[in-house]
Amino acid sequence: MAPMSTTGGDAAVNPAGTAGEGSAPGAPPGARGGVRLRGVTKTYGDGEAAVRALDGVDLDVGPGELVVVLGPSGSGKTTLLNVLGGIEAPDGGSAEVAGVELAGRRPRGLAGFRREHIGFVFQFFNLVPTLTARENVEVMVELTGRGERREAVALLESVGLGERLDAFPAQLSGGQQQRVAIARALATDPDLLLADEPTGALDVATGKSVLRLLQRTNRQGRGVLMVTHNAAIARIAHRVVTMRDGRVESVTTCDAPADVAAVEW
Ligand SMILES: Nc1ncnc2c1ncn2[C@@H]1O[C@H](COP(=O)(O)OP(=O)(O)OP(=O)(O)O)[C@@H](O)[C@H]1O
Repeated sequence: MAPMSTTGGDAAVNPAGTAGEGSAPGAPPGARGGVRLRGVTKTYGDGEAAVRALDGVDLDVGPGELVVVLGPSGSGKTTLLNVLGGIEAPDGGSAEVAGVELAGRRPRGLAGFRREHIGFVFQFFNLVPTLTARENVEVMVELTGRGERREAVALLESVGLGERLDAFPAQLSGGQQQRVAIARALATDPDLLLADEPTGALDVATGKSVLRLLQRTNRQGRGVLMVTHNAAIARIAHRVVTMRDGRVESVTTCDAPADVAAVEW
């Protein structure tokens, strides 16, 4: 059994996991994508209708970690992902991601942060239906000004889609579409890949092939943080974060996460 430790939410700080220090065990030199959150709050709506989606979140993630975020529906998982990815600014607290402080950043600053540091993978792939696989990857490079357009083919080959470069999303299976989405997310060489239920719409075998890609990406030294309802996936994580009512309920760390091949659900 791999060494594990668990802490409660309020003490959910692993000293070795502080961003910029203590990379994930086994991470290559130059591992990226550390996170340090302190007292992060995010409220939607006003007055009686206000919902405190994040209610004082503290979290440390070392560079090069693969993190799985679990928790019941409405516990704040997607909001956490959106704050980490600079889609939404926190209302309070401090949020340092890949060495950048996000609190107080205006939308323009957040957009720049996303372009430079973050890749996103969504449950329903979010590919542009009128573009081919290759164009879906290329357009990311064009929109962000990061990465190399000519890398699109190599990226699609690396996710096993070298034969389907000119296929449109509707001509691809769900798993193939998700692999295009991963290639697209990697086109800008992000420090941190954020994935919201990346296997949620896929059967087990296809879901595993997607997880293998995410694990490979992580082993190359990028941070990967994945929200899921599938607790079995926690076995591949260096750190499992459980959310409840907008707070971090617990954090479990593991020095030797399982290979995707060993995970069943
Ligand atoms: N744009 C929004 N406007 C108003 N309330 C929101 C908004 N986004 C999220 N919320 C609320 O914030 C809380 C946390 O939502 P969030 O989507 O982060 O939870 P979750 O854990 O990801 O849930 P699920 O597992 O169902 O996706 C919920 O009460 C939700 O209704």
